[in-house]
Amino acid sequence: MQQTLAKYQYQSGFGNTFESEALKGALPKGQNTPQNCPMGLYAEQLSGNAFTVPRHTQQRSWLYRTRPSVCHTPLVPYSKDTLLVDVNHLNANPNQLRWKPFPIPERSHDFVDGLVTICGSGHPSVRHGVVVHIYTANKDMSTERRSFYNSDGDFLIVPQQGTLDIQTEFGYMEVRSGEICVIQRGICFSVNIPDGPSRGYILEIFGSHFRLPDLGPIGANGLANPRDFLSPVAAYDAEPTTPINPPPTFTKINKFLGKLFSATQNSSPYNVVGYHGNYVPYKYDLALFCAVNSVTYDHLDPSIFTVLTAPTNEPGVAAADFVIFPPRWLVQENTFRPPYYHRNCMSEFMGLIRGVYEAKKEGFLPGGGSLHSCMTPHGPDTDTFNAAIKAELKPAKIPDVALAFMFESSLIFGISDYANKNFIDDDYWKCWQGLQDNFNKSS
Ligand SMILES: O=C(O)Cc1cc(O)ccc1O
Ligand SMILES: [Fe+2]
Repeated sequence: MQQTLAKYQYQSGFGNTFESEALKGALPKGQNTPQNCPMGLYAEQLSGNAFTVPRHTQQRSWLYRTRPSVCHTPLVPYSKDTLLVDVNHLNANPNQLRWKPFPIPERSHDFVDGLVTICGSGHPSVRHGVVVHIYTANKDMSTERRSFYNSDGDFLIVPQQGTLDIQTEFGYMEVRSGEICVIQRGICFSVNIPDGPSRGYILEIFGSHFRLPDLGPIGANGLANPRDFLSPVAAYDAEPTTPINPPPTFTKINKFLGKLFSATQNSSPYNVVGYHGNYVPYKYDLALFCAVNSVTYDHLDPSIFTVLTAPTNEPGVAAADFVIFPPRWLVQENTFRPPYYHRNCMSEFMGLIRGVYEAKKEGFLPGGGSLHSCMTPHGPDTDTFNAAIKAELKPAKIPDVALAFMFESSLIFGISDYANKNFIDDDYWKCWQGLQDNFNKSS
């Protein structure tokens, strides 16, 4: 039966338990595993954590599909070269690091073949750690019937250039630059690039899942509001009515302990006619972020701009926070308004989606990145400092064209060979060398 609904349709609400049927009646009523599921579908549970975790952290979905995921050939090591590296192979480098925009290679490559590991810490085998990757692509995955799933952790994807058209087992998501999506461990997906060559950032987490930060005295509203998170409605690839002989080959690529494996199957992995549950991919438009900040004095910590957090077991300590520096009004009086100089026990990987970041007048470019590791000093460059101490403190808008973000982690990152050698801005350290000793010198 043909689907007549629009391709991108969503249900809203962070962490909700959803129900969705691409065909009415696909979900069994009142139970998960009847002797025979409606329409001859197979019931398959996808668990995002141990069955026995406290109820408020439990994440699982039930998928009703034309064939179960297990119908594939044995997984074998992936045959192509990859720049994805296992976190065992990272280098120590305590410097302030800045990367020029990571180029989109000319060679024909899709999202999976365009994954490049930059930095990270921990290991998926112990379910603790985070890794930052860059993706680039100049080719769709679906034309070659390729799909991907990650056994190691969840992907938070931040498109920088190009819209992503993502088919998942749960349905389709369109994720534009300025939006983000989260695709959790185990979920099969394929990335297409309707705008052509595309690039973006990925934060992979091996431990807990992302959640919204607590709001404390801010109250019940603000920052990223739960209703603005969108999850796809069920959609499936209809099998052709005339059987194709031999049947088409679908390739499933799996990331497992940092290595890629592949298997084939002769029917689409996107065969879920209905699902229910709360382990579902989602997207969020960063333009909807409701920023809260000082309206009196001082520059507050960037944790006020946390969109999503992946906690550790230690209260208040995140394995990773996803923080944005959104367009907003600055109104603080008698205040040095750019970020303060600091040394941080956390690791700060920053990326730029568009525009200019408020602490760096030059050199930090869209599609590039920077890393300030544990206790590595950093702060505004010389020009930004000199301008800020003379600035007239009238209300000022960080313009809508600016959108920087930070992946902040309590772990100490190592750097991949690739990132340690390529596209490094060797002159980065110089941006602070013009800062003068103004001690006892009247300005
Ligand atoms: O280093 C950075 O640019 C990120 C950052 C921004 C800010 O406003 C305060 C602290 C901080 O680490
Ligand atoms: Fe910082």
